[in-house]
Amino acid sequence: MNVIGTPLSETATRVLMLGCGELGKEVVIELQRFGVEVIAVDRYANAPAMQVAHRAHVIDMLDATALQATIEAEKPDLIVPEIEAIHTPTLLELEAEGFSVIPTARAARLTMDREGIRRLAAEELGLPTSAYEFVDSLEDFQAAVARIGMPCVVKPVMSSSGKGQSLIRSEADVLKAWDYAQTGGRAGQGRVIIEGFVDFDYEITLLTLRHRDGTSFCAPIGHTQEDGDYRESWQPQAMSPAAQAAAEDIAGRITEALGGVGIFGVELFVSGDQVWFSEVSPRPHDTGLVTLVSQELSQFALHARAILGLPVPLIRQHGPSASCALLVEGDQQAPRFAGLAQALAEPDTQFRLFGKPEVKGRRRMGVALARADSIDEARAKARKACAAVKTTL
Ligand SMILES: Nc1ncnc2c1ncn2[C@@H]1O[C@H](COP(=O)(O)OP(=O)(O)OP(=O)(O)O)[C@@H](O)[C@H]1O
Ligand SMILES: NCC(=O)N[C@@H]1O[C@H](COP(=O)([O-])[O-])[C@@H](O)[C@H]1O
Ligand SMILES: [Mg+2]
Repeated sequence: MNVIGTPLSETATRVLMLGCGELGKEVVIELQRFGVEVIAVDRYANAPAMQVAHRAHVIDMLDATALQATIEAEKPDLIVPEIEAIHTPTLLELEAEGFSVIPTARAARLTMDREGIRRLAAEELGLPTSAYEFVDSLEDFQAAVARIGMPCVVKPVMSSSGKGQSLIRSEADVLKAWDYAQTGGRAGQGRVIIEGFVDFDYEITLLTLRHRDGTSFCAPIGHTQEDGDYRESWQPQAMSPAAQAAAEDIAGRITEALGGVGIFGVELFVSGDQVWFSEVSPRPHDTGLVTLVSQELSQFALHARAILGLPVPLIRQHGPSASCALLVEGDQQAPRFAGLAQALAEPDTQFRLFGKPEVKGRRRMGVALARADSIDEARAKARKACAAVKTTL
């Protein structure tokens, strides 16, 4: 796109975001900086990205009719998925009619559930992955667990941030894991993946940018996960040259197979020089929130540039940086947050509050970001800043 129009006019360049969480919010801010008109869509009102968009629609994005009607009414230049739980067959149809989906409707379809992307990666591309099986019934589940062996990891096929995910260590966990996978996903009951447990040394997200001039990699991001959800991330993660080369090879191949332009979060497990493919988001990644301080162009700015067809001649990294997710637990409407002054007391520290309207259970509500002279110091700083912020009455 070499020409960008004027928002809220006939000439506007219009982007429709499907999913409006914290990741979408930062993408919208970057698009706003280019004068793009942004329409935000999600399943609930006042979602973070809606608060910074030109207008918003609240629909069930898994409902084909509602999704199609919204897109046809808005006629966006670009449709930008931000979450996996979208009725992607509708995106395929609309793309065939001439709409543009980022990165492609097929990529959104394949990554909407774990089966499409796992079969592409392991069976078509031959990338190394954990052992895996997909099942629909408790009976098949028990048989698959026996075949794969324990420990193994169980996940609903459509879920993210660890929702519905658990680890089976012994026979006593089997029924619990099934029940949790049936109730905890983003799309209700259904199919489940059982994965052999990969005993990795560390795991990374390799942010991979497909843009008009080719493919570029960000420095590897290391992270910790608890209950399948990210807690801390840092950049750069030190890797052996062989592991880094293998990681870039896998990321290059999977993103090439998905096609289109934009940022991809390629999740990889690493043991020594060996690298396994885990999954990929064809959109910004939660662990990539660290790039808000670690790079001159964050993953959100990179996504905006790439999808608008603009060049990215260089991805400048600013040195050891870390993020720490603020998780809030309980049942709260319109929470208030205290402690931001303490959190921001140290130099090279930032905080984002996402502005989500409520918490039910456990929800990521903000993130602390820090830069320092080493990864250990950056992580300690981000953790400290995060711990300073608490919800209050
Ligand atoms: N097969 C496995 N072996 C070992 N650890 C695993 C395996 N699968 C998942 N994990 C652990 O659980 C984490 C979350 O898994 P996964 O990325 O598949 O879930 P998710 O719900 O898609 O999370 P997100 O949306 O945040 O990426 C991984 O980052 C890893 O730490
Ligand atoms: N791992 C994927 C991820 O982090 N996605 C981010 O979380 C939001 C949903 O948050 P919510 O569940 O609190 O509404 C999504 O919209 C996206 O920004
Ligand atoms: Mg993941």
